[in-house]
Amino acid sequence: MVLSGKEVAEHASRESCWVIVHGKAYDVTNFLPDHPGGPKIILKYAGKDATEEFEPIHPPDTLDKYLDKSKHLGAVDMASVEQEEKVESPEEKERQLRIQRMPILDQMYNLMDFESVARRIMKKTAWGYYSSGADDEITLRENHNAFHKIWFRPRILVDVEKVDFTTTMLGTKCDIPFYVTATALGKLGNPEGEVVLTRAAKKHNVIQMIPTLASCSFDEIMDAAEGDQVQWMQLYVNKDRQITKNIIQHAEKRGCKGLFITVDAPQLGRREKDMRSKFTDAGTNVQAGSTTDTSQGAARAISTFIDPSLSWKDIPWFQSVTKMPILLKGVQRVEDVIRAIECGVQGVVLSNHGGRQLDFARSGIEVLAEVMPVLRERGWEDRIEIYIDGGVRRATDIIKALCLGAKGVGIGRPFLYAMSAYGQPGVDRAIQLLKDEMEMNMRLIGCSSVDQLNPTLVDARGLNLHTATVPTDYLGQAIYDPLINPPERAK
Ligand SMILES: Cc1cc2c(cc1C)[n+](S(=O)(=O)[O-])c1c(=O)[nH]c(=O)nc-1n2C[C@H](O)[C@H](O)[C@H](O)COP(=O)(O)O
Repeated sequence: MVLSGKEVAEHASRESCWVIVHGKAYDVTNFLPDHPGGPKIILKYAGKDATEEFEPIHPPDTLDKYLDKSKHLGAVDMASVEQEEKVESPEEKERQLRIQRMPILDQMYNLMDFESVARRIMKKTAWGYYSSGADDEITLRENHNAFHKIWFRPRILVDVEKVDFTTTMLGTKCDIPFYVTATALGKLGNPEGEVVLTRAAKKHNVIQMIPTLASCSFDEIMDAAEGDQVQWMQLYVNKDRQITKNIIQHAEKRGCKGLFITVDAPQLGRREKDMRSKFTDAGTNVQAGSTTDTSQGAARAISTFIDPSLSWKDIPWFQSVTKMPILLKGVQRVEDVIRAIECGVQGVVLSNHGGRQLDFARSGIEVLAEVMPVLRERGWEDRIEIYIDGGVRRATDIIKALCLGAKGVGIGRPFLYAMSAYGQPGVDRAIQLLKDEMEMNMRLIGCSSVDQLNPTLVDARGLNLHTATVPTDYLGQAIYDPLINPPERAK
């Protein structure tokens, strides 16, 4: 029996709340108190079509997985559903104009160019979620600035006619020493979501790390992979260990080649741009006098399941439920790298979550410079694979990390921005730009393969001088949503 829009509209209260998603009606009355994003956002769509709001945040199999079948009410005659008249706000009109005027893809010459375009054409909520860092965003900026404190000591008169910057990461051969790191909610920026990154990763033979909080379902992302394409799984550990065990063993069965347990987020950070953009979008409610729940940016709303009790004592359990290599993502000091080695994990990512967690955490590259000398002293430098992420925007950043001892680096936001602004062609171009930069800079540093990269090729003494001024990065400053006005650039 097909429901009419009118029948659904009669269930528009806390006492009886039906919503429509993808042309089907669901009774979510009893679910309201359990919704991670709070009841308000559901009640806003009570009795109505919630598909547009639902889509970017929830993988398509969410309702099948988490809402009892008895609450699935069946198909709705969508022609009979009263669609709210879409009044385009002045901001949206302005955004559409900026989209019409945006530069063509060939005008993108580096990863920052994508960020500059994305900032202007993305919806506020999407830009707020992707670009935000925690608190005052000091670490967000330090991640990128830290690379500016490292200088090269290039070699000369080395035959660099042929440059090979391929490498292996967890035993997988990759074209270039970086992977597309896990970043949640891909559909906020592009209606296809994370599968866009999957296709680009395949095309350029780089590895994709699949986020727990993807907009696409895990299986959609795995299905989008082709041939022997390698993917890793990023895991937020659920308080319910059975759910976590199911996720891990399903990922292994589907062929994931690495489990990256995120350890820097017992609670997601306070990302005020994310929270503020939610406020702005709901701004009209505020004018109408209703209160807007600004306690929840997208991040906080989707992460209440994460287990803050996760600790070192849990590592043996993970090792008992999977044969995948286990790496800890979000390690931030050498003592924990040593403990990770002693626990028998296969690697770590030195990372502060892109500056989205603890503000004033040090950059991954700075922690790397602390870790490697200690491991070398113990003869442990080859005991595990060490990755870093955060603020990598140039091939020179990748080269600096490898010179200091990293196996590879993770890159997040640039590919989100490229995907949001230009779809897969954008991500393709971003990866190709990095490959072109890599070839040139390997030549200029006097190395023909990545195994020649070593600490003598860099001077990183200034890395931990946080008071020292770094070269003003007008490009970066003019793009990140500055808390201060970017310096006027010469006309
Ligand atoms: C930009 C971004 C990063 C996220 C991210 C979402 C976005 C939009 N999310 S988050 O919603 O929870 O914060 C994740 C995530 O799902 N899991 C995770 O381990 N890291 C997450 N990260 C951190 C990411 O994996 C890298 O550590 C970080 O992006 C590297 O810095 P850059 O963006 O500067 O390359």
